[in-house]
Amino acid sequence: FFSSHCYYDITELDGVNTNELYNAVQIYLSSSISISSNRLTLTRAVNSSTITFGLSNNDSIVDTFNNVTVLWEHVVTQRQTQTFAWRPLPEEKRGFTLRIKKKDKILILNSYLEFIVEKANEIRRKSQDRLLYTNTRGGSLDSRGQPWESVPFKHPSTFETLAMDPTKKQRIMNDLKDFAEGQMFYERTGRAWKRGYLLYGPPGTGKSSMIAAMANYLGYDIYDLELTEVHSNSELRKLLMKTSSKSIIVIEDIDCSINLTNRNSGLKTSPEHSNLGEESGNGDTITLSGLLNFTDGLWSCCGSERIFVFTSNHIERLDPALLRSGRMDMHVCMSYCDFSSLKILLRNYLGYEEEDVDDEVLKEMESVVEKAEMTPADVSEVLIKNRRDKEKAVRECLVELKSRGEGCVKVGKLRCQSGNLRELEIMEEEEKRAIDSQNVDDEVKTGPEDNFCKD
Ligand SMILES: Nc1ncnc2c1ncn2[C@@H]1O[C@H](COP(=O)(O)OP(=O)(O)OP(=O)(O)O)[C@@H](O)[C@H]1O
Ligand SMILES: [Mg+2]
Repeated sequence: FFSSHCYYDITELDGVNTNELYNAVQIYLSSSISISSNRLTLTRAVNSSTITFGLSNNDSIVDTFNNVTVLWEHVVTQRQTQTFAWRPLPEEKRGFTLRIKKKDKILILNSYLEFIVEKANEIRRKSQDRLLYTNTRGGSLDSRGQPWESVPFKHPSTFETLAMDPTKKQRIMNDLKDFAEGQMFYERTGRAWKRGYLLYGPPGTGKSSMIAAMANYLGYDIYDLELTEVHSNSELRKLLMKTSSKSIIVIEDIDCSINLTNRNSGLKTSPEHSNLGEESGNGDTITLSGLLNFTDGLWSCCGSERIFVFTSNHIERLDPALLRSGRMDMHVCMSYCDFSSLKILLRNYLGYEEEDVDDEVLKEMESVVEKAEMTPADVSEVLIKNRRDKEKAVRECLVELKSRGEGCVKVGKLRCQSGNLRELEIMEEEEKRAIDSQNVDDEVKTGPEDNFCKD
C-alpha cells in the first residue's frame, strides 16, 4: 500500500493455455538485452534460423519507454507436486514481473504493452521461417498432444511471381493488407477477425501457388487441413482450436474431399469418402454444417486473425450454402493464362521483360493466348523445358499457344466456367469493400480506441 511501485505478473501459462503476452515479452526483451549481461539463456526455436537471448532465471533487466524506466524480472519457481491432471504441467512455473512507478501506470499500460506485442510480432516474423502444418495422422495426437505436424515452409511463390491479372492481384493484396491491419476495424464493428477466400478454377492455374504467396506476403503459417483424415465434426473443432492466430487454414479441393452438395437430400457419400457424409446424427462423420460451423460458428473465433482458404476445381459442385455472400468473403476465379499472366511467366522463367521479346511475336502471342486456354502450369512447362535457350523457349511457347488455340476454337469451349457469375461476385464484393473502407475511414477520424481497461 505504501510502495511507490506497482507490479504486474505475466505468467507463462494462463490456466493450461499459453499466455501470448509472456511469449511476446520474452521475445521483446531478448531484442533489447545487452550482451554485457553476465548471464543469459540462449535458445533457438524449432525451425527458426536465429538464436535468441533471454533473461536467465530470476534475473532482471531495466527497460525504458517514452522516458519512463521500468524493471522486468524473470521469475522461475518450482511447481508443487502435481495432483492428477489430464495433461501434466511443466515442472517450473515461469513468469515475468513488471515493476513500474505508480505515477507511470497509465502511460505504461496504455501503450507499452501494446508496443511490446507489436514489436515481438515483428521480430518473430523476421526471424522465424513459416511453418506448414498438416493433420495426416488420422486424428491421433503426438507426444505433446498436438494434432498438427509441422514442417518448415519454404515455398518460393510470391505475388510478384504469381501470373494473373494485375488489377485482380492488387485487389487481393489490398484485401489481405486491410485484413492484417484491421484489428481495430474488426473489434469496433463486432466482427470476428477472420476472412474467407474461395479460389476456384481448372488444375494448374495457380490456386496452391496463390495460397503460398498469401502466406509469404503476410508472414502467416499455413494449416493444410486434410478433410479425409478427419472423422467427425468434433475432431474438426479440436483441430481448429489448436491452430494459432496469424495463420491461413486451407482446405484444398473441397468438392472432392467432402460431399457438400444437397445438405438436406440425405444422399449417401461415395465409397471413397466413406468417413464423410450427410447429417447422420451419430457424430462420426463430417457434415457440411460441421464444416460451416468450423469457418463461421462461434468456434471459429476461438483465435483471431485467421484466413480460411478453400480451393475447388468445380465451383458448380459446391453447395450454395458454402457460396452465399458473407461465407467466403472473396471468390477468386483462377483461370487460363491471359496476356498479362503470360508476360509474368516470361519474366519469371526467362528473365524477359516485354521489350526483350520481338514485337511481332508478342503481338501474335497476345492475339492467340486467350483462345489457347493454356494454364499457367502448361506455359511454365514449355518455358522450363527450353529455358537454356531463351529464344527457342519463346518460339516453342508461341507454337504451343497457336496449336492449342486452333484446337480450342473448333471445340468452342467456354473460358471460365462461371463467367457471368464471376462478374456478379466481383460487384457484390466491391460493394462490401466500399462499406468496409467507409468504416475504416470513420475509424481514422475517431482515432484508435482506448480499449485498455483502466482500473
Ligand atoms: N498463376 C500462376 N502463376 C505462376 N505459376 C503458376 C501459376 N499457375 C500455375 N503455376 C505453376 O504451375 C504449378 C502448378 O500450379 P498450382 O499447384 O498452383 O495449381 P493449382 O491451381 O493449385 O492446381 P490444382 O487444382 O491441380 O491443385 C506451380 O508449381 C507453378 O509453378
Ligand atoms: Mg493446388
